[in-house]
Amino acid sequence: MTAQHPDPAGVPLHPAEAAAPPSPAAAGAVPALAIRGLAKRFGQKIAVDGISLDVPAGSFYGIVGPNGAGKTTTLSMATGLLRPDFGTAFVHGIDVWAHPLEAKKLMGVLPDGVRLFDRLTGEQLITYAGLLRGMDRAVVASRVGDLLEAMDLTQDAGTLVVDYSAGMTKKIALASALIHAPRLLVLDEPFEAVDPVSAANIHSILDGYVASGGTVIMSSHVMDLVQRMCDHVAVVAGGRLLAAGTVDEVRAGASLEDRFVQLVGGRSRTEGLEWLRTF
Ligand SMILES: Nc1ncnc2c1ncn2[C@@H]1O[C@H](COP(=O)(O)OP(=O)(O)OP(=O)(O)O)[C@@H](O)[C@H]1O
Repeated sequence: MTAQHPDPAGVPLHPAEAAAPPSPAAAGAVPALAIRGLAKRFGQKIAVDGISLDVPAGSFYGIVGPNGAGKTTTLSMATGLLRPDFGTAFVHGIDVWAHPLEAKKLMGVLPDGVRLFDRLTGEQLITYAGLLRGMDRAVVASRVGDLLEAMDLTQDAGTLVVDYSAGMTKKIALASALIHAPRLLVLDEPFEAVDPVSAANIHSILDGYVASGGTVIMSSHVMDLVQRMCDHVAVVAGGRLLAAGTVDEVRAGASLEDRFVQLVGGRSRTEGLEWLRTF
């Protein structure tokens, strides 16, 4: 674990310093999410190697990186789903690991590889998410209808989630993350397997949410999507933060895709696959 080196944002990663809460005076405002020196090892594999990042409130923040970069591990630690080896995260100034209940009230999370209670119908699942949050039953019922409509799932409200397609499952999980109107949404690959019409709906829901002061953090592999939707982006590879800032700062005049390939080390070689052209 290299917890001592500075990251590109110049944030010292010594565990003691790294866990310092965000300073409102220094930053101008408390970030929606402040990640401080998060690190995680699985056996010999260092999945996240000391990541620190500020996500400004009201931003639409993309997290991009190649497969195995550490995005899911970082977001899981930042949202209280996976205990870090080092570091912590603050949601609107509240330490996720010291005060998990308070922090989780402010968050809606769409985790990767969601394991849902799939023997419930779609309608029951969203209702359950709302009741778990301690919401009033009547409010839950009216929001469930709105969310099913927005996700184009009204006709499948009574179908068991186990019988949903991958995209429908993603949408019902997203609806469950929205039911309590959180201040911060953390979405791991929200558009994966989602059809273009539903994606456009979700895009417009998220745009409206950010316009009214909410914050969205989403991981994605689709650079074009991130460039179009997000105002900020962080590039992660090998468990480290390679770049972070506004999309324009990070792409520095190039397309985000070209900049991404440049930052993470170029395209992998394709020699050795000549046999693939021998049919
Ligand atoms: N539970 C686990 N046990 C062992 N290794 C893990 C575990 N979770 C993640 N890893 C490893 O940690 C590294 C980072 O994985 P992670 O899922 O965070 O990457 P990612 O950036 O989200 O990748 P992808 O874009 O492919 O979803 C990978 O090498 C992965 O194999």
